[in-house]
Amino acid sequence: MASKSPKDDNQDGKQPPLPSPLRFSKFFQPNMRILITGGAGFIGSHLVDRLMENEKNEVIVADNYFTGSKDNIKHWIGHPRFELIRHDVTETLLVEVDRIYHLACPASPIYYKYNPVKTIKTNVIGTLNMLGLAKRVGARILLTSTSEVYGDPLVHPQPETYWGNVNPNGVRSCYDEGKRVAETLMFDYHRQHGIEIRVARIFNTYGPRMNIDDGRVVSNFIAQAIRGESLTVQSPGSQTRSFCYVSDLVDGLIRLMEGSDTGPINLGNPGEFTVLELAQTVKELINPAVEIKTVDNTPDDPKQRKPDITKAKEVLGWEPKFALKDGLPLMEDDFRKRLGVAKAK
Ligand SMILES: O=c1ccn([C@@H]2O[C@H](COP(=O)(O)OP(=O)(O)O[C@H]3OC[C@@H](O)[C@H](O)[C@H]3O)[C@@H](O)[C@H]2O)c(=O)[nH]1
Repeated sequence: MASKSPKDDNQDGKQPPLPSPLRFSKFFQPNMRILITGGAGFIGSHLVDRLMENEKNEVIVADNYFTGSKDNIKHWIGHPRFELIRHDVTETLLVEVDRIYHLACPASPIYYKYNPVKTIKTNVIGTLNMLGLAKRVGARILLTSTSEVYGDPLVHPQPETYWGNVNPNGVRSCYDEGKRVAETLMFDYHRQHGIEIRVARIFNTYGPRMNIDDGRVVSNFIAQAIRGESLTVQSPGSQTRSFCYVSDLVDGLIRLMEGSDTGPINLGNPGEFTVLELAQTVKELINPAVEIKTVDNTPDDPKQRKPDITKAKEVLGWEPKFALKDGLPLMEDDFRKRLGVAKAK
């Protein structure tokens, strides 16, 4: 029987893809080449930092800078193990890599609702393009899905087995439904083509490098408190969220990628706070003189959210280390530096 080359197996579309032929080269360097889409963003740039710490890793960032910024990764530009590509994932990309962390997508509601058609294209076409790349080069791919796939949840806290309560045609659907389709694509490529996949469902995350005018609640409250502006609690204020510090999240993403479970796995901090409690905490910590005012909310805002992280604990040995009261001061320091406002003595 004629021996099969790795190329034959890759082309019939039924066999699991094999690693890049470079892996069989006698000059092979055992480095891990890692693509991070959205790597210039808030979470992406922290992931870059963590992966660059390992000298075996080469990191390639692809970002269109819609919400990401070169500033977040400027300390790596020029490093021999780092490459930066201005690229929009709705276009195809061909790079030889072993791992793909697919993060690219605006995540703040005001940004993802700004151009909803583009948001859904990013989630659907962008994920298709990255899966196509994973199939072609035999890479393992991780999708950063979201707690928003649970919509306005009727089950609390949310385990991965909950299918969610999502409006299919509301103003948040471009993101919520976009990520749900992205998950479907991941699992269909896995079942149909044997692609190695990992799916993380990320709950609200905060930390240094969030855009100052990002629009999300933690960054808004911290920037408002530092600037001496009223904290804008969107009504009713009793809605809850669970906030995970970014370094904990990044640790979970890497464990998921290098572990053996496909997911979906919730990654979030189970500490649950009402938005009003968050405002009071930020006020106390940063500027007791500011007022808290109630403003209108936007449609379909989830009333409660808290991750059930039983699976992450069991499968990844992961749980967050930072309580909100420990993470907020680190974010405050970063925002003060960027806003040029020192803490009063
Ligand atoms: O200034 C503000 C901003 C937001 N909020 C409230 O704070 C809560 C959280 O809002 P955010 O905009 O921070 O984030 P959301 O929880 O709505 O969405 C987030 O969910 C998880 C991730 O996938 C995404 O980052 C994002 O979509 C909402 O109830 C919102 O009404 C305020 O009260 N004041």
